[in-house]
Formats: sequence, structure tokens, C-alpha cells
Amino acid sequence: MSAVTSTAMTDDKPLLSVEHLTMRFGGLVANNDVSFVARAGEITALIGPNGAGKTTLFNCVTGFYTPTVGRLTLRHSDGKEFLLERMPGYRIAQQAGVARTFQNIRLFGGMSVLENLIVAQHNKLMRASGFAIAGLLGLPTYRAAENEALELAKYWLDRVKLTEFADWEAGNLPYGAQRRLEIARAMCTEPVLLCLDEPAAGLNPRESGDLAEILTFIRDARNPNGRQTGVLLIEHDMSVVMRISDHVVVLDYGRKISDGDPNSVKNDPAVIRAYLGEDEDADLPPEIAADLSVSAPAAQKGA
Ligand SMILES: Nc1ncnc2c1ncn2[C@@H]1O[C@H](COP(=O)(O)OP(=O)(O)OP(=O)(O)O)[C@@H](O)[C@H]1O
Repeated sequence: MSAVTSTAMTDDKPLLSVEHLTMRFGGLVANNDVSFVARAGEITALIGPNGAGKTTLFNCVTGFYTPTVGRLTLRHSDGKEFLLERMPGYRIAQQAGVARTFQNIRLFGGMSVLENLIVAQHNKLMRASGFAIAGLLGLPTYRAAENEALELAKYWLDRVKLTEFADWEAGNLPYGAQRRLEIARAMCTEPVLLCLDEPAAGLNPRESGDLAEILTFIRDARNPNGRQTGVLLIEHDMSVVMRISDHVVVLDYGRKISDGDPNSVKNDPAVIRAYLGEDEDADLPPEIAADLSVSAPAAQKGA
């Protein structure tokens, strides 16, 4: 099958395959023989109590850590494969097309909202500038690339409802808007895999609703360049997870304890036990209880 015709619709191979991932820090096993797949055009949520190993797994996928054991394969729709565990982080971002956001917001606070989205396209612009020459001379190829970068920035500004804030300093945006800008910035790199680490943290219910809308848009739409993006989502807000995820993977103490669609996962006794701990008579936080269909309300393990 040619590169052009090989799309996610016809190719049932997963976008990301995590196989037997183990990550040790000395004696601590943060990820223990974890395997699962994430598909293009789907939202795969990674959930589990605090300390379960979710961020560590993200750090392995994005090249911040080199796994102790395991294979992480990313497949583009044209059939090209990348073994992420062998690649440095900058190549995972640039060549494999993996973008991420962090638990704590990492914007360029002193730059404008629009500038944050242009800077995200730095690699593309550097290539178009012939690493400065064409840019300095103002050659048409570079000007075309600059216009394209601006159009893409405007496209994502509009999608995350920040057009009217384009000239604001990013650091002065309200918190929820900064979270949306981070997602727009990641999307300006035109990723095939978008990894979001707790994007709903600190958002109010209206903002969480807006976030859910943005994430389903990203899942369902193709980027302006025709690529489809798969989303890997770490999230504690179960109302967001259960509403928008196609597939949920649950970790506990570094191991995968459940994997399936939201309904099967929320009714899985192993998941309920992980959130309740050994004492099944204990109370869950009301929002988790509601979303896991458990009657009782208290402490999330380790929270
Ligand atoms: N660089 C590191 N060095 C040593 N231990 C680490 C390191 N990174 C993570 N850990 C440990 O690995 C375990 C898993 O941590 P991780 O941050 O992946 O969990 P998590 O599921 O993302 O938790 P949370 O939901 O609280 O963010 C924890 O015990 C943590 O202390």
C-alpha cells in the first residue's frame, strides 16, 4: 500500500504500542511490565491513583526517560515506524511527531499568546529559512512558510477560543485560558500523538467542559496538513475521562490493572478496589464515586 493511501481508516495497526514497559528508579519500580495500545483518532486515557506511574510512562514515551525494559513503537499512517525508547526527546518531538503538555503550565509567560504559537513552529521555520539564509534575505519560500505558520497559529487560536487574546502576554491570561493555550501550542507542531498530563487540573466545571470539547475536536478532526492525531490523556477528573475517552488504561502501583472502554473499566472490581484501597467500606470522593458508579463518597488512595 502506498504512503498516500495508507491512512488510519484503512490501517488497523495502532498509533502507539507500549510493550512490556518497565521503568525502575533504583529499587522503585514506577512502571512494571505495562503493555497497551493507543490508536489514531481516539482518546486513550491513562488513569490511576497518585503515584501509579502515569507521568513516568509519559516521560518514557516522550524521551525524558529511557525505559529500563520495553518497546515503545509509534507508527505513522504511511507505515513509518519509530522505536521511541531508542530516540532522544528532541527527535521524538520533531521526527516522530509526539507533543506533550505538563502538569504545571510551561508557557513563555512574557511573550504574547500568538508568539507562543509561532515559536512552537520554530523547527519548521528554521528548515524553511535554510537555517537563517533564506530568512535573512526574505526569500519567497521563507515568507510563504512564515505565512503558513501564522495561519496555523490563528487556526488553533480560534479552536481554543483565544483569538481575542492574541496580543496578551501569555502569563497574564486566566489559568483556564493558559491551559487551552498550551494545547494550541502543542497542536501547532502538528503532532500525530498528543500527550496531555492532567489538562483539567484546576479548571472549573465550565472550563472542563470547554476542554472536553477541544479534545474531542482534536480527536475527530484532521489537522490542516491532513494528519489525524491520537490523544493520550492523564487525568484525575473522572467526569472528563468517562465522557470523552474511547479507551481507558488503569495503572496501580506501576502495573496495568484494567484496559478497555470507559464502561467496562468503571465497573471493573480491580479498578474500584484500586481507588478504595483494601478497605472496600471506605468512602470514595463523590465525583469519583459517581463516575465509577460506586455508591459511597472519601479519600482517594494516596491523595
Ligand atoms: N525521577 C524519579 N526518581 C525517582 N523516583 C521517581 C522519579 N519519577 C517518579 N518517581 C516515582 O515513581 C512513582 C510513580 O510516579 P509518577 O509521577 O509516575 O506517578 P503518577 O501516577 O503520575 O502520580 P500523580 O497522579 O500523583 O501525578 C512514584 O513513587 C514516584 O515517586
